[in-house]
Amino acid sequence: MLSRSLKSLINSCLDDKRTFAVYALPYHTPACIVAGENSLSSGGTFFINDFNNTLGNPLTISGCSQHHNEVEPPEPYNCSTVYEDYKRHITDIVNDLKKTGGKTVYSRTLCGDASGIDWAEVTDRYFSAFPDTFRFIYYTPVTGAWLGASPEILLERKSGESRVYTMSLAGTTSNDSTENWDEKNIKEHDFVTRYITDVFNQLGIKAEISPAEDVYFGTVKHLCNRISGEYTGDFFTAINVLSPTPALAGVPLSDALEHIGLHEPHPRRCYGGYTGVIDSEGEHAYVNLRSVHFSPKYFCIYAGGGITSDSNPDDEWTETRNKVQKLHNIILSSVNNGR
Ligand SMILES: C=C(O[C@@H]1C=C(C(=O)O)C=C[C@H]1O)C(=O)O
Repeated sequence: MLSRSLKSLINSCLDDKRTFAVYALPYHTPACIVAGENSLSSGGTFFINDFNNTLGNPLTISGCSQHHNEVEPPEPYNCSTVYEDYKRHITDIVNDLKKTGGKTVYSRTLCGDASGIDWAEVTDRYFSAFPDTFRFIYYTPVTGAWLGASPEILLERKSGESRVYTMSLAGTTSNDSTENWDEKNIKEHDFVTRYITDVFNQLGIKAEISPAEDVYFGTVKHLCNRISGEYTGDFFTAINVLSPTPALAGVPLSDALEHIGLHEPHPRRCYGGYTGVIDSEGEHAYVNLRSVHFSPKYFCIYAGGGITSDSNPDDEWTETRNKVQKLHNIILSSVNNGR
């Protein structure tokens, strides 16, 4: 799927610590943007914000952006979550939620040694595995390098149109399940639909909610409602209010952020934030998930799931593994296939 020249561009940008992004919208061919290199860029502007919305309004990469490589990015977190710790934290969160109600999205990490990994090859295989997602690999000195394939639209508006589209995507089960969605997943999903509807109201958008559907991602599927409405205001104002939704944080938001701060030992950084592009087709923002933060030394995959008072740590552990199994396998099978 990636041409030879795009693969060599990815590896040379990573080697030279050059700010760049290679991305593909669902069912689109990959495009690239290299900071300061209009001739190598597809003409769009790529943007990034982290989970805590601290990268500004947001960080952008375009062919005419300045190229800085004097700043050293943070090294990826390098400690995989151990099941016993995970179980203890989830049990504490579940006990809190039994008293207060609500939902918290709890994440874990799968980390490893990155020496010998050919990241352009990993990108090629991961992009090919999930053609119906927004796929991205980028490097900036502020964020370091990230690779992901996101099924989750945060917000989209096509060029020349005044309608915005988003989705409430939450609730996970096996892709071959023929059973009806259970109460736990429906409850987890409804929190997201309600939150997005409230944020749309705050922005003066009348939310129109489509019937529920299943969205597939590898070996899992999610419960999804597509939500849209008329909005001619500033795109970034809207996404900064929306992010992070309860698909990545929880409700009430302040309680969920407190749980995350207290129970997750790792920094989320860009995981759970958003990334996207403004191009000739429109404005496209996706949630950064099913992703890995990497450097020449380490990689750190992030995977999370919504916890409610009904959650069971074993099931959550399996769910989070299933969400990133393909990415993990591709990375592990390319160790020692290095360039
Ligand atoms: C948090 C993640 O995924 C989110 C959480 C989901 C869930 O809890 O069921 C489903 C889809 C995503 O909105 C992740 O993949 O890391």
